[in-house]
Amino acid sequence: MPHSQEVAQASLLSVRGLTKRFGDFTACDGIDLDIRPGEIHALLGENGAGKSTLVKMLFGVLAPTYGAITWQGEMVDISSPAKARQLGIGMVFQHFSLFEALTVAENIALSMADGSSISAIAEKARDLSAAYGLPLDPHAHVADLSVGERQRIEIVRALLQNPRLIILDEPTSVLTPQEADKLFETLEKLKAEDRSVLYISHRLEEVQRICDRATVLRHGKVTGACDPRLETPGSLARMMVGSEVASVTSNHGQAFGQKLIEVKNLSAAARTPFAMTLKDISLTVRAGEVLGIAGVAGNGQSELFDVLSGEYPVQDQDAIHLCGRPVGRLGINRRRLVGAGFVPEERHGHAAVSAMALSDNLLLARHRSDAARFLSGGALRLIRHGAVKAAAAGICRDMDVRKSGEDPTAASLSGGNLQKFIIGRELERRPQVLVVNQPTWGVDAGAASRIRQALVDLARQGSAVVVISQDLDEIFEVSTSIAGISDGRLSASFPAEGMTREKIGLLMGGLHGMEGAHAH
Ligand SMILES: Nc1ncnc2c1ncn2[C@@H]1O[C@H](COP(=O)(O)OP(=O)(O)OP(=O)(O)O)[C@@H](O)[C@H]1O
Repeated sequence: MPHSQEVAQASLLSVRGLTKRFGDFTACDGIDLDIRPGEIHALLGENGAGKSTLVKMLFGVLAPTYGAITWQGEMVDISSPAKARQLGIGMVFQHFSLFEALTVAENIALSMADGSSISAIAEKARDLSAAYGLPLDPHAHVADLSVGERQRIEIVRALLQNPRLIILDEPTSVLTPQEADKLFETLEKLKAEDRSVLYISHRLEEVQRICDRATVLRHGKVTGACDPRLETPGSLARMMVGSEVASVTSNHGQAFGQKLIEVKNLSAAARTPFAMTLKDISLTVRAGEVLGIAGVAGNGQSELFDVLSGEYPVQDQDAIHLCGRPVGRLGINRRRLVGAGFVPEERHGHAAVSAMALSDNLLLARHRSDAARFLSGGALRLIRHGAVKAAAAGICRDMDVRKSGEDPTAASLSGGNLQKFIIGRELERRPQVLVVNQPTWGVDAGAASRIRQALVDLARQGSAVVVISQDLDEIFEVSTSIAGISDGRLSASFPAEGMTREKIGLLMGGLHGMEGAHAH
């Protein structure tokens, strides 16, 4: 028996020559991969390398153009997710497939083929979530849950199927460090039960910590395989990107200008029973300043973003000033007109309409603020398609957005590349004020450093920037001042220089009267 056939026989899952073409574009190009029983196998690669396309083929979401898949020694045709589940393959996607109006248990019921009652499913989900350390209320409505909680539903849903292989596409990008630690414990339990995990992540430290082997993809091809524990984050990043990753130069020590964002004693009642009430929020951000807001998911970050952006205007016009103007009651478009830009946390369905082209997504966000540029004069206000497409192409060039066509749909971009486009769409206007929520979720090391540098540079040119993030490394890299949010309350902000992880931890934990630090 040839060696590669022997390896395939001993593997839980083996793929040979797996290829996926979208028109002329080859997203996966002759991929060979073997996953052994009871191993945690990392799949690494920069944004657009083909990782999601590969795992979608393994889960029956996409049909391979050609290539072979062997499961427990047998050649298989994974024609649908139902077939994948039946074989024993579970998957947690990077973008969740949950119905917001339904409860956790109802969502899980939709993917169960055995016709169990909702209460039985709720019970099982509760037991499983307790056993694996993934707390979840089966009767909560998905619409009221944070991204981290939504992900737990997906994980529990996959575990309920008792899979032999579970595929996780960037599972920790939305988790706090504590939640991530819990997830790693879950993965160790799965491994001890001789189940395998295929683990996609851009966080190289965690890959080193938990993965037994790693396969690296670049431009749709396997470029290397290694034992990640014998590598460094730097050497892994080089294998993925093909070059060194630039470090971000921050604005420490720069003098700040006028106040561009001012919020005074703002309170906002929770809109739903599961949302957070904002309590007496005050903050000031000056020209040149990047305020990093750290916090554990679900402590009011999205509610704060909503009131700052005008997605949910507040009663008191004077409670929020942007660029020197009272804007509390204004909606998002009118705040853009004042000179502000916003990037929400969820890219699909919130920051971008997946089924629409990039240029249409650009127009949707900026038709009011850039009417003179994108619409003709006169009563008709016709769309200047040429100008919109040229601007979209320029953004893709500036942000190095890798895509498979001239002006593709947002859905066809890899997650990280869509994020680069969405950030670029705001930066291109050079807003005086920019508020971003989790700006580098699911973005590779090279692209994350590019986005962070762009935020720092915007502030350097005289804008005020707010970065809401769960990623403390990101907070340290970009911020000139740091605040913590917990239970709907924002701490005072402190100069980033002199801050430590421990001090931020106290702010995130709600100990706002931090000793030994001086607010400004
Ligand atoms: N349905 C599609 N139609 C056209 N092109 C697509 C489609 N799906 C993916 N692609 C392209 O295939 C390439 C690989 O995308 P994929 O999502 O697999 O990357 P990835 O490695 O998972 O990236 P990320 O880390 O950003 O999630 C990208 O250039 C993407 O634009």
